[in-house]
Amino acid sequence: MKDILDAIQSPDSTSADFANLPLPESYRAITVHKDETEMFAGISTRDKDPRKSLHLDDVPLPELGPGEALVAVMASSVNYNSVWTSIFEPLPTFGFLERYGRLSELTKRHDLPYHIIGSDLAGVVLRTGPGVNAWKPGDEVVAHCLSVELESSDGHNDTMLDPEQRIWGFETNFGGLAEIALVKSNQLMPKPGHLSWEEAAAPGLVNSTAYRQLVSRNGAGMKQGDNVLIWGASGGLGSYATQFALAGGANPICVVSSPQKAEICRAMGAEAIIDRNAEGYKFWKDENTQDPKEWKRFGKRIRELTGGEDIDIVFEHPGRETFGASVFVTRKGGTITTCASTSGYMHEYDNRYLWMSLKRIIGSHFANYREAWEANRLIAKGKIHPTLSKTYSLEETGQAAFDVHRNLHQGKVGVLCLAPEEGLGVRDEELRAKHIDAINRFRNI
Ligand SMILES: C/C=C/C(=O)SCCNC(=O)CCNC(=O)[C@H](O)C(C)(C)COP(=O)(O)OP(=O)(O)OC[C@H]1O[C@@H](n2cnc3c(N)ncnc32)[C@H](O)[C@@H]1OP(=O)(O)O
Ligand SMILES: NC(=O)C1=CN([C@@H]2O[C@H](COP(=O)(O)OP(=O)(O)OC[C@H]3O[C@@H](n4cnc5c(N)ncnc54)[C@H](OP(=O)(O)O)[C@@H]3O)[C@@H](O)[C@H]2O)C=CC1
Repeated sequence: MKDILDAIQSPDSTSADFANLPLPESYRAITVHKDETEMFAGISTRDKDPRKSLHLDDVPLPELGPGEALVAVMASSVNYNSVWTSIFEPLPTFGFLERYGRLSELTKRHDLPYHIIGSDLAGVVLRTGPGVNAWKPGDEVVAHCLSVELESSDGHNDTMLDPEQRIWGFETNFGGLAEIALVKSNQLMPKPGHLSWEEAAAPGLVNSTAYRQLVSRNGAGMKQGDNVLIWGASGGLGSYATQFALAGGANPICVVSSPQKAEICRAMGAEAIIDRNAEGYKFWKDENTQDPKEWKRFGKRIRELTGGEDIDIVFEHPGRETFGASVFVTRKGGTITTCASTSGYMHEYDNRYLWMSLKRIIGSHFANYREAWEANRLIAKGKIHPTLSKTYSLEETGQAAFDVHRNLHQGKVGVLCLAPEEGLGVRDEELRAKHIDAINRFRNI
């Protein structure tokens, strides 16, 4: 592994040098174990502790198949899907690996008693499998997390609709929270040259998801002037949704839970900010009963901030706790676009407000190949910036996932895999200097 790292850090290394480097038989990776899926039985979701279930293991290098690449991972990031994996909710991810393993001789590799997790990476291609021509050893890359087979016509217009669509490192094995990762070569995209490894690894999953959910015609198709209600506006998804709204000439109404988070939104350029904690919204009177008076109070506050206008698009992901309010505050003909249900997936809302006011709910999930590429292009051009607040070592991944689970983090949390320190891998100092304040906006807060 040291030779790999030396080659990555040497400015003189050629593609042939990387191709000739011997690959290690094993590498270090963050895993969950199949024989531990019941370890949190009887414990509340909040108290399930990722530090107990996430392990740093030495694992054998997987065989490289056609159309695939092995990548030396310099940095990765923690996504909420890794939190779900680590607490075995809503179901253990081993079922996904078993199902994938039944697909073909090659996919059998994924069905193991351990699951190497992680759905982001920035690193360097080490080897490519047969049929890969666009990438070669030594290429500096990021990887998006859409894994598809594309053998069915269902996914040929929109690759997210492939019946064998999977999220790499969640529904497949050999993810990015590791020293080496296995990806399909179609997941690879150029690493933005003005960012360090950990900065480049941070946006991938959430940036692409926010792009489809909010900007793409497959999602809400946001346009100039739209009032966009963004839950968790300084969090993983929300910090990119806020940037897309601002960059696209829309008006983000940012919901956060502390003055510090409100300040981050202000620093990004948002003006309309609601501190849900300070304003004490209680959309549920008890576990089973919502309080429409609170929806109205929330809507009134939004009208104060918008000069009397209602919401064109809600960027939803908290789910059960907020969904009733989200449907209510949307304007006639407006859109609620949802990609998650962090607080519970059995939503309740008053359907009269949906049909009588001709609103629509759009389900959105990650991004297709093209959308992921377009989202990465915006990062590479310095139009949208990483929202990395803090990095951890690979050994500390459990703590990093704990922070995200407990909502103790800001923006995105990074993990250094092979990178010995932060700040390495920058190739375009000029573009970096132009955007340095925005790149550092979330750091150390
Ligand atoms: C990029 C980052 C993203 C995120 O962070 S997202 C957040 C994390 N992700 C999650 O929380 C999602 C985790 N996944 C799940 O919870 C489950 O994955 C799903 C609920 C999405 C799906 O459940 P399942 O059990 O895997 O699949 P089924 O489709 O429910 O299959 C069960 C059986 O139901 C049959 N079935 C499906 N549709 C129909 C239909 N329309 N009519 C009749 N039957 C149907 C199937 O065939 C199958 O059957 P048979 O068990 O016999 O094989
Ligand atoms: N389908 C897909 O493709 C994707 C789905 N997801 C899912 O989206 C969800 C959010 O992911 P991500 O943004 O990365 O996570 P983060 O934890 O980084 O951010 C979410 C933010 O939402 C806010 N929030 C959390 N719970 C509530 C609640 N009950 N009511 C109101 N606001 C709440 C919090 O902000 P604050 O406290 O400031 O209000 C929190 O910081 C996760 O469930 C994740 O699995 C994520 C990416 C892709």
